[in-house]
Amino acid sequence: MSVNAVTVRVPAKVNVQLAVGGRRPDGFHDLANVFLAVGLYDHVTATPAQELRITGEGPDIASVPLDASNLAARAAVALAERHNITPRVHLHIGKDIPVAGGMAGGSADAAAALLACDTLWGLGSSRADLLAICAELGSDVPFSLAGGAALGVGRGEILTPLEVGGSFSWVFAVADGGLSTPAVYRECDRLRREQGTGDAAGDVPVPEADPRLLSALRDGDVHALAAALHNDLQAAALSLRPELAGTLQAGTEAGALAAIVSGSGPTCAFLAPDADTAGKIAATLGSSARAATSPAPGASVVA
Ligand SMILES: C[C@](O)(CO)[C@H](O)COP(=O)(O)OP(=O)(O)OC[C@H]1O[C@@H](n2ccc(N)nc2=O)[C@H](O)[C@@H]1O
Ligand SMILES: Nc1ncnc2c1ncn2[C@@H]1O[C@H](COP(=O)(O)OP(=O)(O)OP(=O)(O)O)[C@@H](O)[C@H]1O
Repeated sequence: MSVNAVTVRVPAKVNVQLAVGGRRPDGFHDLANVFLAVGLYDHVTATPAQELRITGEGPDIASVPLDASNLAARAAVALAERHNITPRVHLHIGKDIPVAGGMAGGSADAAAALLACDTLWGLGSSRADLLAICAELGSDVPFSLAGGAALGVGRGEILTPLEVGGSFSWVFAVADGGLSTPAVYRECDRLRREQGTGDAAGDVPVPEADPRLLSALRDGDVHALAAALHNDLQAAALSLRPELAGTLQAGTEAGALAAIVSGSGPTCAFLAPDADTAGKIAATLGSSARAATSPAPGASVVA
């Protein structure tokens, strides 16, 4: 039986620890990146078409390029090339993850498109093959496929799944206008040079996962997790967008146990003691705030 349409649901992420090492000769930074998937989702639907076509819908869709540069399109092309076929597919992106918000929205769409096309084209790729293509597409893409919680090392693409012993309630304050991920890494390097520590591998300690954070996840202990949240890119994001300091403070005053910039920002993430408090924090922060729980499952076929 041939398949006519495949829809994949894929989660956003927050980095509960982002330890950034020195700049490598290839321009990337070695990381100890503890990813947690959160229940804000994009949907990507793949249907047969004459040629590769991308459409989308959602509040932020105007800032997403609906052409060959779209990460979902690049994923379809990469999969087709690997199998020597032409990517005759229409990909429709239902976008709910903030764009350029540090929540891996583009990476999510790439992982979703890969799984949707693999299913539509009946390729039956192994998990390892899909993860290898994900890693070529971007550092965050393997985690978008995997979901749950994981430690990412290398540039973030080499994953070890982590155990999570409970569910955590979050609020995300989405800022107006995104931040460019390369610009935030560059600012992190600039601040390190300014502080005299240097920015190259060798100048900066090798990044390592914090054992207290890993036990907090394993135990489902929200207070211990709040105490261990850390993002080495936060200073750089605040340097580029100083007004985020006020957002972090507002969420803390509204009842969050801890506040952190999500990845490269500018979305701010607030860890709440429970779902009720998360709802109250979101209401206090206003219409740009979204409550969600973690961990969430990775990319999966829903229709
Ligand atoms: C900030 C994070 O979202 C945290 O999870 C990621 O590190 C960014 O992952 P991503 O958006 O998938 O990034 P990529 O598409 O792989 O790389 C975009 C750019 O970000 C910078 N980059 C990314 C990952 C990394 N480990 N070191 C870097 O310096 C590089 O300038 C790179 O050219
Ligand atoms: N499918 C896509 N969805 C969103 N952005 C895309 C997509 N494809 C390409 N882009 C481009 O990628 C840029 C980064 O968007 P994205 O939403 O992935 O940022 P991000 O969440 O900050 O990423 P990360 O957290 O992985 O660093 C956008 O400005 C947009 O131009």
